Amino acid sequence: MNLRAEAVIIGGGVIGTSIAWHLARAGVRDVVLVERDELAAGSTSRAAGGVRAQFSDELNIRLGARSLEAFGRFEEEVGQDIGLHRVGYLFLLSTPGQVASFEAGVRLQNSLGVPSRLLAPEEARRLSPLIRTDGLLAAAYSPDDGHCTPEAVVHGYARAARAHGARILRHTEATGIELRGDTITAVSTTLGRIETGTVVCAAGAWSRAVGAMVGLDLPVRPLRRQIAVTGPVPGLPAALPMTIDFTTSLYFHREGPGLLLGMSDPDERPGFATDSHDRWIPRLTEAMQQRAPALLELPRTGGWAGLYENTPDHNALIGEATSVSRFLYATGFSGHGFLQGPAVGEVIRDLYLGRVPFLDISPLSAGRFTAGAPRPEANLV
Ligand SMILES: NCCCC(=O)O
Repeated sequence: MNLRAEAVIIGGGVIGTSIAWHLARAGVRDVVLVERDELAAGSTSRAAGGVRAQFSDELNIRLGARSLEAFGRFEEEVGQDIGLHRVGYLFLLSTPGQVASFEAGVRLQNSLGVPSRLLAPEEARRLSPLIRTDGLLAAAYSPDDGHCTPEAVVHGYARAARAHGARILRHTEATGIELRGDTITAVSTTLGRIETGTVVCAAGAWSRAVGAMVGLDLPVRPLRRQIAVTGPVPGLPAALPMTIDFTTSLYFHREGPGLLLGMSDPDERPGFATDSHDRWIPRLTEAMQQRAPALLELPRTGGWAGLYENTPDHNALIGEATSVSRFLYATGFSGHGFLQGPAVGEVIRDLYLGRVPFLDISPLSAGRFTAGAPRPEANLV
């Protein structure tokens, strides 16, 4: 097969399909997305589905808030029900340092139109009755945040992108990028060659290999994260917020009649393994005992593992290569990629078209590390 495309997107998760839809809808002809597996099969389908604007970094607040707006109109605009629950995010804070950091975050978020606020521990427990308040100093809450279904977002974007003329090639792996000097001329794939002058890397945890095809270092390291789901929880409030114990990183939100829960595991080492294991259970149990002992009573009925695509400062890499003409990238989201997908698609569309995006994304370029300008985010889960 020989194809010609104006732009080839590598990666069929939320970032790639959002970019495909934004480009095709803007009238870019012959957009081709290649995904080596099924759509969403990489990390998106393994995500917890949380959507939020509660961050410490202005860029993340604005990307999160813009995406919340897009998730809110997704069904009308993209034509897909994404199971959006605007139930809020509740960060539980147990140290004076955490409270000071979230106070500053709330001030910045409010200045950008995000309606977050600090709550007393008892108010937090009224919203999220499974928690215990011992040792809790405060909580940060924003009612506009929530959660939705990652696969539905991907399939919605993909279907709508196709309707605007994009081609989505599943089970098609990008194996190389051909260059003439510093100009891209084609992408080689397992299905054949696609002539193009533009490549967008949206390959998530696998992005380093894609960057290497054009000699660009995209410092992305994969790290396994596990999620568990529980059986039904009687009396669970319909509007239970995504609840996060910031000290232990234990989080949970409603998943049908039960809960979806997860936490970080400091013993996990970088790598591409995505099998589930029980080695995180002692830490999970300890975190539950500390902050939500009611969770210990719940039967765990399933779970899975996926990959975070971590960068050295745990913030995204978004931009265009300077060493190669027309190689754009949107990757390294370090656990908050799903929730930024809509806004990132918009930003990449504008970079591609030479328009000024709704925010200056240049501080997230991959070059920030060599320039000695990392950009750490404090509100990481
Ligand atoms: N990363 C898992 C929880 C979602 C979030 O970061 O908000």
